Amino acid sequence: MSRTIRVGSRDSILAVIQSKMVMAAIGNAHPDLQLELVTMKTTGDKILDKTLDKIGGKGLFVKELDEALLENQVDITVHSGKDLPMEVDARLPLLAFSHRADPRDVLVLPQGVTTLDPTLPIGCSSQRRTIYLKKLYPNMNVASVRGNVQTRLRKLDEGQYSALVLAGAGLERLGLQERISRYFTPEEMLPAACQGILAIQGRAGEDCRYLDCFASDDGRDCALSERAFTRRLDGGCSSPVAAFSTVEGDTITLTGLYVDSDLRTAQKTVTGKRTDGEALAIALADQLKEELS
Ligand SMILES: NCc1[nH]cc(CCC(=O)O)c1CC(=O)O
Repeated sequence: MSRTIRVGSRDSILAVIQSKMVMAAIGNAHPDLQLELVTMKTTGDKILDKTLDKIGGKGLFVKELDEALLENQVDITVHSGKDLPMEVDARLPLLAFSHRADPRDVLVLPQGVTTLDPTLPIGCSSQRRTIYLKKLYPNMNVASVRGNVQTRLRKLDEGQYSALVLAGAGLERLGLQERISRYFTPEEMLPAACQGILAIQGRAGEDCRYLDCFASDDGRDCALSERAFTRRLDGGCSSPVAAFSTVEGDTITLTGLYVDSDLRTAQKTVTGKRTDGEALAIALADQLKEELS
């Protein structure tokens, strides 16, 4: 009998598309494997009336998926790298990271609208985006928006917001790239750690070589350095840290943003040997924290 890989995913449309991308890559490389999608709602999908900071941050989108792995209901889970907590259960290692899609944040206007209405707020749901928006659009208000990408777009089109900021990668995967009216460069708006990268989690000690077809060394090295930076600074879910790296040959370039509790910011770019990506990230994190102390 052929082996079946059960793939656990959140049930949002974007999460399902991402999981199907992973399943297609595995299926192409390993026609002998059976693949089965298992979707579930996470706490973060159920509680939609509070901002993410208030309900306890990032573990929210993964708890139920972790439990499904531990209870042997699925074999791997697919995550947006940026939604993963910085600490993962030692029994459930991150097995592979994808190639990075477009990491940039984008501005989306209401359907049929071509300019920002100054009487309405820009909708976004992260402190990181809010900090950069206040610099880019000092005269605009910013307001929180929750829900999956489709829900947010509906609220935008109903007239609640002048614009939204979303991840370009998510919109492209949803086939909604025509909604993008402006790309923010990483200099204008530093992306969240692991934005655009997918991460695969599984049980320790199991044969996961079938993931090699999908795993990207570049994606992994960027993801690990960005996660190391964020982990080093994470004073809790309300600290709006951002980290973005690029690799070329043996070199890694990492930009980090640190924001203290008074909302003072420190941001810097460092370059070093790619194999030192995590050490470089930890040193940068310490340096930025020191600058504001
Ligand atoms: N927090 C939701 C989330 N998680 C990952 C993405 C986009 C896809 C990606 O970063 O790979 C999004 C949507 C968004 O921020 O607009």
